[in-house]
Amino acid sequence: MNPVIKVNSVEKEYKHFHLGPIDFEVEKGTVVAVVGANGSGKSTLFKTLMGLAQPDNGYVQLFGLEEQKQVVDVKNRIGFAGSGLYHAFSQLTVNKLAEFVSHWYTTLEKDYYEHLLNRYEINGKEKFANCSLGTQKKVEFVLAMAHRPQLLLLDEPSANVDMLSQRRMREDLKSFMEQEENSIVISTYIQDEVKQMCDYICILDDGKIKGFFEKDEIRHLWARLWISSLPDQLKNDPRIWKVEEHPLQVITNQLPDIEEELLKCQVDIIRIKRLELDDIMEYMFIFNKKTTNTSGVLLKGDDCNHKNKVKQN
Ligand SMILES: Nc1ncnc2c1ncn2[C@@H]1O[C@H](COP(=O)(O)OP(=O)(O)OP(=O)(O)O)[C@@H](O)[C@H]1O
Repeated sequence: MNPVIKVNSVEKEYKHFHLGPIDFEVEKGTVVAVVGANGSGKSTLFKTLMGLAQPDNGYVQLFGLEEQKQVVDVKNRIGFAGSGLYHAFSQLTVNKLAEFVSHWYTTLEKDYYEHLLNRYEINGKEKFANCSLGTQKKVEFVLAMAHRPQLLLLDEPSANVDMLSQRRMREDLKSFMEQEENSIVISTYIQDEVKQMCDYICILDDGKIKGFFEKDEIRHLWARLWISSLPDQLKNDPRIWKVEEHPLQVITNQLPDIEEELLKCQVDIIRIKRLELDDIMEYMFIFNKKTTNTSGVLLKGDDCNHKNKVKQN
């Protein structure tokens, strides 16, 4: 495999925050969603990917190029949106900003840029600073797309953006991914974006990767089962994340194995329900935060890393 992004033992230290060490790879032709709570380090990770923040340790390799060559060879191939990239230039109008950005992205396509401005109902003559928050996000998105990059790094591109424009962004990203060599890394809180677009989910918690999952695989593995009894040998099994009483139910992240064991023990499985992605992520976060029993609910296990890791390079 020749990854588009290779993040190798990257660490970034701020006074009250430590990112990393982070290791992962993004395959060409895939979409990775970076999800995590506020302050978990998503923007810091994007900044290190873009070279806007220098890692204290480790390195980021883009398109398989050596670090020194990246600045020159890579910038036209990346579209970046987010992390207040244009705040220092916010007194420029949107059109002047595009002109300015075209010095970085030498392939900026004027016609495509105009098309995107119309599509997202952006007034190119308005000062960036005077645009609403949602419009600023749309401008960032348009400028990330307008030079037709191969890799999009999008840090919360649809925050504050209206529903119609969010849908258009999803359509545009879907078209973008029709080109085989294109890839996206996106941070988002919008479940539909994760569900509809992403192949992998990277979970960040307190500056560390808590899991790097293939989306379809986790949906296949996580389920709630209603059962007639819970055999003793499964009571402390780390594959069972939660047990609820009345009626007896278990949540597992290893459905095929647990189902087989229950059947071996002649337990009746009354019903199986696959979990939605939002529920799965919630369980992972609850677990990571080591939430304890609050209402007769039993949470199990002690170390999430060995359990929820379907794929982590
Ligand atoms: N330049 C900086 N100097 C000092 N601390 C910083 C700096 N940039 C980020 N941090 C700290 O790093 C931590 C992670 O911030 P970051 O913006 O990466 O989180 P995030 O996951 O993107 O959050 P959100 O979802 O709220 O946007 C925070 O505690 C933040 O205060």
